[in-house]
Amino acid sequence: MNCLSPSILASDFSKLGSQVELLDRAGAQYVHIDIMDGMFVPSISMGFPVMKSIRPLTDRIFDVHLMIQEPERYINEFVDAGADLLTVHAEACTNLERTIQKIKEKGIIAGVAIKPSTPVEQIAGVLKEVDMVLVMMVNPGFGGQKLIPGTIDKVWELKQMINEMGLETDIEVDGGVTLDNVGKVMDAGANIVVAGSAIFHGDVEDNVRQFLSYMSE
Ligand SMILES: O=C(CO)[C@H](O)[C@H](O)COP(=O)(O)O
Ligand SMILES: [Co+2]
Repeated sequence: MNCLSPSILASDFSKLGSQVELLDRAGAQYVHIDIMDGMFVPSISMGFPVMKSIRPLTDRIFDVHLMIQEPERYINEFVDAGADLLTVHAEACTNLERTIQKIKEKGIIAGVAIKPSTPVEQIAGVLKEVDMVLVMMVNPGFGGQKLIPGTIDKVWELKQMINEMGLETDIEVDGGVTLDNVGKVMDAGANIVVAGSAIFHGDVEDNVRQFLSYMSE
């Protein structure tokens, strides 16, 4: 199934609650929550209290993208804060298999993410264990960047790998996705689309609806 996951990193934090409600009303299936620790990536974004405060506002899937070093340390806390899907970076884990196992033991959806410079082969060993692979289309750390064209080839490559292994793993693309390039990334094999700036500039509801109608074609 194709799903839209608007990234609240690009939202107006002074009215975060009503913006989350808008996403829900417009039909976005997921809410993408970017967690940054100032170590794995240079910036610091938000944490448990923010997640907990918006959790009662929607039943949509909380798609939590952990851009933090050694995420294994915080899995229990993110699940308690309302995560339905936890994605960890392959580059951030000393023991990726164990980290994924820990997420699955909590009974939620498990994802693994790779940066633009990380080859898809690096996650071949855990592909059978995860429900989703997040392919970064920009270097993680900031919203509002331009999609790096070479990353689309990685999505094709990953899709081929998934098919060859007989899996049905979801592919999420994150970073620089707009209405102009979403067709290309979906043709390459992505079925979960993160969009931040493209959703939160202008009319949020209208932007969500435009993405959704494009994605259902
Ligand atoms: O993970 C991220 C940044 O590291 C964000 O999810 C991503 O940048 C989305 O924002 P935009 O659509 O504005 O690029
Ligand atoms: Co993200």
